[in-house]
Amino acid sequence: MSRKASENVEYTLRSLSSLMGERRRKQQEPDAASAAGECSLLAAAESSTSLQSAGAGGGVGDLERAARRQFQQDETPAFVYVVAVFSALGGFLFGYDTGVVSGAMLLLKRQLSLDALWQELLVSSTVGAAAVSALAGGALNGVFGRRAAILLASALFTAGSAVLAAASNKETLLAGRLVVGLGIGIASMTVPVYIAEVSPPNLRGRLVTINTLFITGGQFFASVVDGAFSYLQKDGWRYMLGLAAIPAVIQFFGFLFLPESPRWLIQKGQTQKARRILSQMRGNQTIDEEYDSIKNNIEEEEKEVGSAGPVICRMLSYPPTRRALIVGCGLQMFQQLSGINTIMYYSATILQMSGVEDDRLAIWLASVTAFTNFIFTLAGVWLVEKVGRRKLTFGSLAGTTVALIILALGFVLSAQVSPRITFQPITPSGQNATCTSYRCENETKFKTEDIFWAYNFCPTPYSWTALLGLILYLVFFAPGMGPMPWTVNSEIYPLWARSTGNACSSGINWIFNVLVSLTFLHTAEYLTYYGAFFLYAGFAAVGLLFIYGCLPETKGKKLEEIESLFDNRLCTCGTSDSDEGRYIEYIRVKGSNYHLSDNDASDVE
Ligand SMILES: O[C@H]1[C@H](O)[C@@H](O)[C@H](O)[C@@H](O)[C@H]1O
Repeated sequence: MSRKASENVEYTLRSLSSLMGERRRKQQEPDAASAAGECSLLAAAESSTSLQSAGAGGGVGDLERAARRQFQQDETPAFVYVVAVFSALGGFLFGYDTGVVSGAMLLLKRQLSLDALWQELLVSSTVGAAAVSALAGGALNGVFGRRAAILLASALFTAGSAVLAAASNKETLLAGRLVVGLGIGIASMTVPVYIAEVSPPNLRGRLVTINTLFITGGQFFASVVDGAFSYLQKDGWRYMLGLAAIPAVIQFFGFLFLPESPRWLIQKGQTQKARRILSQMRGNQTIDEEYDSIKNNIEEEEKEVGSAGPVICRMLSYPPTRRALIVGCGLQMFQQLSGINTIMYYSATILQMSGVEDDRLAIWLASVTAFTNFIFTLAGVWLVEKVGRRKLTFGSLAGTTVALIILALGFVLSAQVSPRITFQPITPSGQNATCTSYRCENETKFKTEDIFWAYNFCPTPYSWTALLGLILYLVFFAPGMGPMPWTVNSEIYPLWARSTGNACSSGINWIFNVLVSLTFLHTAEYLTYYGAFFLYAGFAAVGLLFIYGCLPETKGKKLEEIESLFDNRLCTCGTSDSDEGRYIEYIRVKGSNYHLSDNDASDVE
């Protein structure tokens, strides 16, 4: 469908060789040439003149130079960045609210005497609510638009944070955590879609990846706030949980002034408004081709897929969207199955295993973990438009798999040389400790008089292996597997299926997030720690095959062109893109197809 569309669209500019062919034909058939229109750049009046003359009289070199000049003049207005950053505050809140709770819980459980069930409820209710609202967010986005969904999410974040800060009992806390979770779910599925829809194709990957940078930034900020307020034993948690209201209010008021996605507006028939917003977003570039392309695409899709029945049914019965959905959901599932959130959550334990004895120091070091995740996501922002989504995701997951194996080996070695327990494991409170074998296993360590109590871990000469695994894990995971599932999902569905596709894949992300984090302790109990990490390494290895076989490259393509990547059988997705590896810059030459490539001469016939 969109392949057909792109063939019909005169300005879908594919290759320098096709331009050459076109020019040759025009020279041979002057009438046909004039019928097809002058070879002219339509992007900006002055430079189109220079390109026309280059195209008419000059050589290919002149033509290419003129086109290159044109590109350099096409600046993306700062407005697009402002819009992206305000939207990504949703990502920041996602990261902050999921990250802050572990520190808050340390204080809360003492102050409100929370039992294990309530602690569990307060942590996982948010993730559960996020799963539900991410799934429901598809309909919300489709009917009311991206802007309304983001406004609702920031209102929920604000209300939830206020309730949490003022809570006087655990029931109110639970209500606040549920409200915040609803906000997280909506933001997680809407923000990437919105950013992708307002971005120019050459910056789309980078701008959407900024959202994940904000997620990990939020997690890092939360860990610092946790560290700082952990000294405030009474009510420190109120500040931890309540502070999220500040970015939420900023986002809410910002979005009162920011525009709706032009693509959603075109779909709803509000074409004048859409044109106005699109030209605001594109600065000195003409918007005609982009506008026409979106519009044609919507019309074609409606003809081909129809508009009857629920979107999810249409998606499942139409092969390209079905394949895209499998790829999108698969990526999100493997992101969570590779264990990122257990790594983040249990990093303090891993650090303690490596010999850090002080609890508070471990909390601060956990913020070093969060910082590593954040900084290496920044590398992803840079790499996504350089190496592309496919290579970045594959390389990242390959490194993650190796890191998981090293991490598991670290636990194996530590277990093997772990000192024998020489003292009957009775805690100072008189209860039986959880050490079940001649291994020291657990999460806290404390010293009473001259006895070292150790649960679930014992520092050994090999503990550094686990630390190395932890660091390598984050270095590899953060630039690719962290952001790419969100970025790719924002691009692979056609407009009619975009909200629903993202709702499903985000829902899958949250569902697997809950499953993996809730089962980690049990898995570690039955399979041991190293067993658990070997298991995640196994999932990651399967994920590698999946990415290799199914993930196409979407870099540099217009959103309207991407659907055609899913025209073929699923397992050929990875190889269907003949342009992979080349950096493509599209320009518009009326009547012909033309792209500039870095491998200049090699592209010319
Ligand atoms: O992409 C994000 C990011 O990698 C976070 O660090 C992680 O906690 C989330 O679960 C994930 O979706």
